[in-house]
Amino acid sequence: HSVGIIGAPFSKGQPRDGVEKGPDLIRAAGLVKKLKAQGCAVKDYGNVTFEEVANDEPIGNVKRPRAVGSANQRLSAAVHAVKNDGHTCVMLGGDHSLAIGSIQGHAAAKKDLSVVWVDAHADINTPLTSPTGNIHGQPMAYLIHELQSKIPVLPNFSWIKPCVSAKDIVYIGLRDVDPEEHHILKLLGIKVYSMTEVDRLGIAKVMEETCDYIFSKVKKPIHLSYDIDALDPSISPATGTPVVGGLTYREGIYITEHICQTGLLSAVDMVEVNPKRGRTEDEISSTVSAAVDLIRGCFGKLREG
Ligand SMILES: N[C@](CCCC[B-](O)(O)O)(CCN1CCCCC1)C(=O)O
Ligand SMILES: [Mn+2]
Ligand SMILES: [Mn+2]
Repeated sequence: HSVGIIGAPFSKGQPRDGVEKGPDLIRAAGLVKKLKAQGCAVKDYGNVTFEEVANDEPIGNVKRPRAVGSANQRLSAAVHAVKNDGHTCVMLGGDHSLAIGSIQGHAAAKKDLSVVWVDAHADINTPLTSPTGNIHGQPMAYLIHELQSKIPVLPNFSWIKPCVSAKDIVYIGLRDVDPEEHHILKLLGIKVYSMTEVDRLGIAKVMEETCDYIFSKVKKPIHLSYDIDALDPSISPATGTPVVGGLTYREGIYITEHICQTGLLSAVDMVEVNPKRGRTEDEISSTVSAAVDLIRGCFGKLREG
């Protein structure tokens, strides 16, 4: 595996400080060394620098649109470059609004993508449906062809081109979906494995069905967008929007092991690690090491040795 790492120390898709510390915390936990130790070629491209945006007043129900739009435009260019260098891209967040730039940059290099979104949340609110106005709850809405009629013009968002079809998306781990999001998921017929399906089918069957579903048509490169809050808060408490009843550590790792063996993983986001949301050092290190282990599972680390 050839891995290109990008840090995106960005927090303005949501209101809580600290999530911008994620990239350097994950690096400090030894991600590069550990990936190299398991036989990966690794290039760390460093952190994307983001411009300061003044007077970033909300527009309708969208908070800090100018900062989020600008940051994602820069991230998109960085991800595109990593893909053009031939690596599988690992984007370390930062909040989940960064999936806008990550998926845009990936699609610029790879055209047709399938997206596996592992998260407690669907992150598919439109500006008109969002209950909070926080863009980390909206990224998918800006990316999906079928939702473009619902997206108003926003400053610094005009560069975004919808690049994902509803039929090429699979969600895993959902357990806190807003009513309007649920309506959108149903309307678009998007494939969802909520925690109910994880309980009913077991994670092995969920992953088998996920791969059958995304490979049923032509095989597309996979963009895995992993929100650390998909895991149960007993494993990853240091995050902005924890929700009880999440994936076990083992289920979380099984997902990455299974995606790795498809041989189609082309980009990974690991987002929403926020040290300021951990009450103890142990809570922070548990969250960070889970993030590192999940990324290692994406690149061939097997529990069997
Ligand atoms: N759906 C929420 C949460 C988004 C989480 C973003 B992620 O996944 O990147 O962490 C709102 C959640 N909901 C609001 C009403 C009260 C219950 C929680 C939103 O703000 O849109
Ligand atoms: Mn989430
Ligand atoms: Mn998310």
